[in-house]
Amino acid sequence: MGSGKTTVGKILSHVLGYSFCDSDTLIEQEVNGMSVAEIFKLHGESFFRKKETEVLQRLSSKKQLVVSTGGGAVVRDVNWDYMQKKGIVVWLDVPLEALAQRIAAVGTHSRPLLHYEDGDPYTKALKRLSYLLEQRGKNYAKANARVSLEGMYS
Ligand SMILES: Nc1ncnc2c1ncn2[C@@H]1O[C@H](COP(=O)(O)OP(=O)(O)O)[C@@H](O)[C@H]1O
Ligand SMILES: O=C(O)C1=C[C@@H](OP(=O)(O)O)[C@@H](O)[C@H](O)C1
Repeated sequence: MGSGKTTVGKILSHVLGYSFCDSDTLIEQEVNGMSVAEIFKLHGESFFRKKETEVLQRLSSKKQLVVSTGGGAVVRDVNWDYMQKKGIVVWLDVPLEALAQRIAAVGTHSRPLLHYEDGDPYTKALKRLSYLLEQRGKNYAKANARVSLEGMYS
């Protein structure tokens, strides 16, 4: 969340002359234009994950496409089959403090997994992102390439 997948993905697609898509946006379109936050609230996370897998499956047959996935796409093994079928998976590994700063600047409203903690947006984001990284670190490490921004935010 907030690592720059959408921002960097759009630039990359432009440089490569590829199309770009954001899997969260496709999910929202499929669920009658509901936002990710509304989908989580109304249908729950497992419904969202099922839709995410369906979208990644559909995208897996496409060529010349840069996909910005949601940060949780790494948790389901089957998603890796789809993401790596024709694609190269790049992990944007940004220090948690920088992620929390970026998210705090725009607020946590659109990111439902950050609604659990108490405190100001920076503290909420930092706490939850630390927990998620502990849970997901091994999954992110399966990426074909890692771009680390360590040391760029001190
Ligand atoms: N390299 C960067 N340096 C500073 N801010 C960035 C960078 N990349 C993205 N951002 C900012 O961080 C926020 C989240 O970026 P976004 O591309 O939406 O991330 P993601 O798609 O991974 O959630 C946005 O406000 C964006 O402008
Ligand atoms: O990390 C996650 O589990 C999620 C990240 C979000 O996407 P971004 O990484 O684009 O914020 C979005 O898919 C959803 O809120 C769940």
